[in-house]
Amino acid sequence: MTQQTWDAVDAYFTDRLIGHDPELEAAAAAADRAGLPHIAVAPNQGKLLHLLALTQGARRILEVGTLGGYSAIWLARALPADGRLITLEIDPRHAEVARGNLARAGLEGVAEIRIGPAADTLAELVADGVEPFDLVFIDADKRGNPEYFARALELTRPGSLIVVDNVVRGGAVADAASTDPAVTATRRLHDVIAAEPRVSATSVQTVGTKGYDGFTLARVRS
Ligand SMILES: C[S@@+](CC[C@H](N)C(=O)[O-])C[C@H]1O[C@@H](n2cnc3c(N)ncnc32)[C@H](O)[C@@H]1O
Repeated sequence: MTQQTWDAVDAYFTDRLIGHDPELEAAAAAADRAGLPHIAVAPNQGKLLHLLALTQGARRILEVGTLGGYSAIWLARALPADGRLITLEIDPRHAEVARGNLARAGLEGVAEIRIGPAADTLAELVADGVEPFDLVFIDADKRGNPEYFARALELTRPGSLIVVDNVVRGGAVADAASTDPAVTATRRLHDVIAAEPRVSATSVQTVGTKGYDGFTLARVRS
């Protein structure tokens, strides 16, 4: 199996199950025009996040890593009118693109972008004692994941779902000898999750237009 096959299969499923979506296509085009890197989730992955948020009955969603707001649009679309998405981004240029994309999608009323290092913003959210989030999507710098996960646990409730993207690291996650900081952080994250009695978790490898990768899902135990 090759990348070409994975692209064709993703295109087939996306065509059948998602189709033409002007707001998301405009968001991707605006991110392109602004020169943002091509590291947003794929359409079928965005839809998965959307369905997970709907299944959770999520009223409050936290995202770590906004980029141009592509996954934020998918997530925010699952919210009820009184729902809230807070998405954290370190790069003001990315946040600016995301703000425009969320506004074009009619989601500025439910989505809020907080600019700064996620570690600081997460600490502020904890200190503020905000209402717990029903779903957290972690998709920023991979070195920060152990800390982001720990904060996510402080910011959720029994029954909440925490999703972490890009956990496979090209297969290197299974390599205990790797010295790549993103890999060692990913392994540390899974040590933390494995030892954490408050969650039940699994990880799934994926292939598609994004290549070979995977997600970890952790549900906070009821
Ligand atoms: C993979 S992209 C997010 C993609 C987005 N979730 C999507 O699928 O549309 C990662 C984003 O995290 C941001 N980021 C990196 N380090 C960060 C940090 N320490 N705090 C907050 N955001 C950070 C990057 O600037 C980038 O925009």
